[in-house]
Amino acid sequence: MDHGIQANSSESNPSQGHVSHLALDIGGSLIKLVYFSRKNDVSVDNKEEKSSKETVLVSNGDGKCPVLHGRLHFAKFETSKINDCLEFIQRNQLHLGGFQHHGVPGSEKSIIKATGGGAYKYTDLFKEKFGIFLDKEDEMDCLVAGANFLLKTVNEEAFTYTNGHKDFVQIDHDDLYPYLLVNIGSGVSMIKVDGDGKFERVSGTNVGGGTFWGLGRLLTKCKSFDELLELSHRGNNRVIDMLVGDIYGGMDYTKIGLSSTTIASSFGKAISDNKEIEDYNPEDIARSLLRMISNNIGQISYLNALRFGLKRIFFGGFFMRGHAYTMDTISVAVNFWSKGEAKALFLRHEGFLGALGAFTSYEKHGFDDSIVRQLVQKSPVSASHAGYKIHGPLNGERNENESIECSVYVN
Ligand SMILES: Nc1ncnc2c1ncn2[C@@H]1O[C@H](COP(=O)(O)OP(=O)(O)OP(=O)(O)O)[C@@H](O)[C@H]1O
Ligand SMILES: CC(C)(CO)[C@@H](O)C(=O)NCCC(=O)O
Repeated sequence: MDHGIQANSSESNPSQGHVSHLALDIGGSLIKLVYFSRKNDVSVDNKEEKSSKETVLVSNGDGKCPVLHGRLHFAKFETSKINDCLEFIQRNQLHLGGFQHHGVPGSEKSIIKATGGGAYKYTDLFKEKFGIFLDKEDEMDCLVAGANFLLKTVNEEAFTYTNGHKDFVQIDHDDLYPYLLVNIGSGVSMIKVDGDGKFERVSGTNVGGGTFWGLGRLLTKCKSFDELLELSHRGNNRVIDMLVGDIYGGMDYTKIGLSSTTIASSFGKAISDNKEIEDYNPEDIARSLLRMISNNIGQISYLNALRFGLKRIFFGGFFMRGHAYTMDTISVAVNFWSKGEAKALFLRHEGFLGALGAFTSYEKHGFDDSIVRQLVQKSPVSASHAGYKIHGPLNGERNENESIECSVYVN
């Protein structure tokens, strides 16, 4: 099951370095963790002056500023298996990676930044288990902060996906806003982003990732989300979906721009097939379901982009899961409805926006002396994955728990 950091990467083992700034996003389906681990052996380039084993000073224009080199780690767990997450935190001592709040002398509280509904729901659990206090950050604030952070900081974060082809998009920082952020988690939030901390949640839909996984599980009896995606990969939606051609005797409906292969009605063939659910292949059911939900989200997203004249729609959330068919369907829907005017863009760290936003909020509050000033990528640029080192298997596909080598500028 996909939880925890990848086992085959010794460098990403947080216990090798000092862990700080743990942040959590506890959603309806998944818990996401982001934390920074300081490297013990810091390599120092010529411009840098070593000040301690773990901290180096770099010139910051107006003087020297200490920098911690290390890695940003990502991990996720199913919310229904929160005990696995607690065990992971305990095993890696991540709960010590918050900050101390010095209020009344002798009443120091250990605080961890957290967002998502579970930050409210599980406050007591974290208090009882670790004696830590979850400092709640608003979920929408965090999604936007996480998206802006990734788009401004990480090279090759955003990409388009068309006909099975991934194209990374260079983000011009001066021309980033406005954009529509569509976060597809259990449910879907659509947020118009106008700047850092400047946004409005303009829409949402309850037909989201939880719907795909919940309905898919009931209809196919599959045991995991990965299995459902795998089924959809092998399926053929035309077996169940009613196409325009099915209605029009194999012809296009050219007058209104519908080809014979366009889906006229998702699951529509099941009306007349006189079959029971057992008579359909789970693969075909999974495929139709994925197509139906991705299409619907793509269409609602486009309509909201149209409402506000937005040309770029960034899609985040773990529903995507870097899955080719999902991204392709969403891209086609946005392209189809906007007649090529709007573009669907995807994010490599799709499901970690909220957790990253909570992570960067340590800075906002100026807690303790290790304030995150800036995260910069440290790794040499490689041809395939410019800007950051990737650990674990590289099959040309994103490794969702990859860590990013980076530096934290501190006060
Ligand atoms: N291993 C997995 N287990 C369960 N769902 C998964 C898994 N991987 C991807 N998903 C999909 O991702 C969705 C959850 O995405 P995400 O973590 O972004 O949202 P969330 O924070 O849990 O939800 P919300 O924000 O609505 O509370 C699930 O509903 C499912 O569609
Ligand atoms: C309720 C949240 C914000 C929780 O993350 C999310 O699941 C969501 O945006 N759901 C869609 C709710 C709606 O706007 O219909």
